[in-house]
Amino acid sequence: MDVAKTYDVAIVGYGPVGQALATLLGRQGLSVLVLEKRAVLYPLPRACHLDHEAMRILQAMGISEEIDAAMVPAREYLLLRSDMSVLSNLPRNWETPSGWEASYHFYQPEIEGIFDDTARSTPGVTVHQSTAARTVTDLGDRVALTVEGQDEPIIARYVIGADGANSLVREQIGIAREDLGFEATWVVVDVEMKEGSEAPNVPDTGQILDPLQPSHMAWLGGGHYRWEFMIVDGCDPVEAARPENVWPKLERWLTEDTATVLRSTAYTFRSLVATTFNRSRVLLAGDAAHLMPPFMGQGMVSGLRDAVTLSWILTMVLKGTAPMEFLNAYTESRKPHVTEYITESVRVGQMVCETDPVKASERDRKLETRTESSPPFQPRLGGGFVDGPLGGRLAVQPRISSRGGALLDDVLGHSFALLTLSPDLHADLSPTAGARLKQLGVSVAAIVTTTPVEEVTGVPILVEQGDRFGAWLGAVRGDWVLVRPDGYVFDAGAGTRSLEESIDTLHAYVTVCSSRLSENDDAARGRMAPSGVTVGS
Ligand SMILES: O=C(O)CCc1cccc(O)c1
Repeated sequence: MDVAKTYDVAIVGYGPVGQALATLLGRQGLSVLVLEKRAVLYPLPRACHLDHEAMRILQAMGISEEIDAAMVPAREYLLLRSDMSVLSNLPRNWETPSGWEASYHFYQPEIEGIFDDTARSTPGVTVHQSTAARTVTDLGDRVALTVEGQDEPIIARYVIGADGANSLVREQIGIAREDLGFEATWVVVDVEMKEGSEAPNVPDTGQILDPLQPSHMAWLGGGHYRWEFMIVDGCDPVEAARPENVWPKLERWLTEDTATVLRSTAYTFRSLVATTFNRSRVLLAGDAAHLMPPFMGQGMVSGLRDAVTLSWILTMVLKGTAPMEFLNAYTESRKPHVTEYITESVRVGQMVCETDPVKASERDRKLETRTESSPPFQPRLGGGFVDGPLGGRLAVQPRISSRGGALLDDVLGHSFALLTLSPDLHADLSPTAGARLKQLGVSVAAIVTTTPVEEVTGVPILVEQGDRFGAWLGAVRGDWVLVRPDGYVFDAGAGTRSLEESIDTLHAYVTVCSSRLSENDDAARGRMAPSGVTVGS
């Protein structure tokens, strides 16, 4: 550890979110120091589900293919009666905007090694394990971090607490959490089948809605499975997780002859969100910023969303493109968005955890008679986009046939992007708009369905596979879209005039910063969606 050096960013915590942040920030050419109190990676599985959006983030880290090979698609989510008959099926086989499967399962130790190798091999990233952070002090223009067993502080321009639910960083800077009211203790059991044993009859994801014993089971790929059993009888959690109490619950599917229990532990699911994710030079990400019950499989995905959004916002601030107040854009974007996931996970959790037999029968009747399936849950960002039909939504990522079927982000890179349905729009832009696109590092491309289209100097013309992108933009009568580096739409519209206006708004948003837009640029402020979040305090 170089105590004479000022690091751009110090990250406390080296789970998947810390690893993703280190990789994404290092890839931007920043110097990143990671401090982790554990000597080795946490050896046991915790998360087990990623979605299409997480895969797009892994693309930005350069590891989507490798991780994809280590996971299995999770296409069914069954709500089951206690006799295992199906009450309702919530299939996850829809066509996603990101171009990946809707859901995947994995065995965390198998993928965390890939995250770790990638972070460590990223230039600019230094990882120190067995190093426990002790204090975090904001010095105004830098942050000092002390670690156990060392007198000299470590200095960084910004510090990120990715140090989990009991975050020391959050505690040190005094950020409180709001409780959204869910609490339930479950026993979580990870199992590996013994060589030669037959696979148990388990769906990709199954929730057993038995008021006497709400339970969860999932196939995590290969011989790995997870079961979870809610503690319903007031039993002591440590007792409930003991093998002698767990095996009887598993015997419907397994015996000690066919499977080994890798982990059995009691865990209390909660719903908490930090009041702000940024204060001065200190930021929070992942479980340090929010906790949700696991029923939608969105815990790790939400942490990865934090990583991708924070990394572009912090990079713009560190490189001087945006003022420091632009860090408020991180909380504005992420806090309301993750709060929606927490609220929805609590709703699903309350349905699953029902132990009152009368209410459970009522719930089952509603599920049995349900005719319409709900659309996939895809909330908008909390702020940082222009109000409109696509603003704040995930942008469609097409495959580009003219680049061997590569996904768009891999063709363009992971910066802001201006995508149009015709190259003419670029040709008509004013020099000021062109200069602003350059200043913000915006990649430009025209996405068409057929070749040939006349070349416009400097604008790549990309032919998409099928017409998903064209249809998506066409459905809102748009012919251009500005996409943020985290894959969410900043704005979409039609024609050069509205595009020029939107480039002005984007420029003002980043360089003036949303919280000061009113003083400087009323027009731009008027177009931005209100975030309704108080940040940084
Ligand atoms: O989303 C999935 O496929 C799994 C979500 C889930 C549900 C219940 C418990 C749990 O640990 C994960």
